[in-house]
Amino acid sequence: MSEPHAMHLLVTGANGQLGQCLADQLRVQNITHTLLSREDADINDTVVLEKLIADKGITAIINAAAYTAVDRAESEPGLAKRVNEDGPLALAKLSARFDIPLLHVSTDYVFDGTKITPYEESDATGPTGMYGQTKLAGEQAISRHATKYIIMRTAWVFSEYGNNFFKTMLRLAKERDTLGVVADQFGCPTYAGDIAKALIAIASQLHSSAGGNEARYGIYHYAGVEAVSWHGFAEAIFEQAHKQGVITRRPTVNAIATDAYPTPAKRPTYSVLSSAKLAQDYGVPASEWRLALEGLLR
Ligand SMILES: NC(=O)C1=CN([C@@H]2O[C@H](COP(=O)(O)OP(=O)(O)OC[C@H]3O[C@@H](n4cnc5c(N)ncnc54)[C@H](OP(=O)(O)O)[C@@H]3O)[C@@H](O)[C@H]2O)C=CC1
Ligand SMILES: Cc1cn([C@H]2C[C@H](O)[C@@H](COP(=O)(O)OP(=O)(O)O[C@H]3O[C@@H](C)C(=O)[C@@H](O)[C@H]3O)O2)c(=O)[nH]c1=O
Repeated sequence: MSEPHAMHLLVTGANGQLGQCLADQLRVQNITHTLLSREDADINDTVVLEKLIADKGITAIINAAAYTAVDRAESEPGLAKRVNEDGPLALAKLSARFDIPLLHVSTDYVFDGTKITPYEESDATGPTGMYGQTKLAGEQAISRHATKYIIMRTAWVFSEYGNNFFKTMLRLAKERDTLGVVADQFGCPTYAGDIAKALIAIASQLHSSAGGNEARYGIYHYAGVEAVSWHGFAEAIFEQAHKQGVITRRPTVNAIATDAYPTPAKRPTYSVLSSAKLAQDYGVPASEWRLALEGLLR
């Protein structure tokens, strides 16, 4: 029997929030990888990607590239579609052509938010805005064109990198004494470093069971263990930041209704994700976001 290829992961969107966490983790775990930022190659550039996959002997693709500006997507639907739907479609075709797994990242915003218990992978989708709509179309393109795929839906991602709610709150705490934050939208904050670890764990397990019937493909949810409102998340951030001396005084955070904070895109009222299936199939526990928050601020 011939030796299987050593694992070599291709990461797209390498300069994004999750992309940078993936780069850190791959380095720490000493896993062979190639990082691709938008400057290196657009995910729609099939010719460049095809050559790269062949030349480097890529064994799996992790797609962390996306259009993530939720409000701006309402006025730039074409651009959002190009990155969130056409890009994943191009990657799915490459996954099929080279017979390598595609690990793609999607969002809780594919749901309409009308449930009152955690969303499972089999629940009906119904995005409330363009961002969610284009992300859902990307999921559908992948499931139509690839067979070896993992679609990991995550939520409310925060980290030391890029733009995210955690960093916005820390900035606002330095600028203002009082903030209004919506208290009637619920979800699961997720640390991007934990998502990176989860994706790498899945890629490794798929690699070691390559071709075997152990491989479990399809849609998985991966998010924080505990659900909160954006207001609750803001309070948790300020509590830790104050405790660790990152901010000298805690701003007053008023709990407001969604109507009191008008935005171009409508967001789901409840997009809590159950991460149980991933824990069961891959042994990856949900993100302990409060611990991650503490670590980040320390
Ligand atoms: N952030 C969040 O709260 C959540 C994110 N997700 C999903 O997680 C994934 C990672 O998100 P996150 O890291 O936060 O996103 P970021 O916006 O931080 O990173 C996305 C990266 O993709 C790059 N990119 C955009 N268009 C292209 C393109 N056409 N070709 C190649 N690269 C491109 C961007 O480059 P540039 O900077 O130059 O635009 C950016 O570096 C995404 O799939 C997102 O939908 C899911 C739930 C929550
Ligand atoms: C900054 C701010 C926001 N908000 C509200 C607006 C909104 O309802 C909620 C979150 O605001 P943001 O715009 O920062 O977060 P948003 O861009 O909606 O975050 C989403 O990003 C995409 C990429 C995802 O996939 C989602 O899982 C989710 O993380 O908080 C306040 O109420 N007060 C504030 O001061």
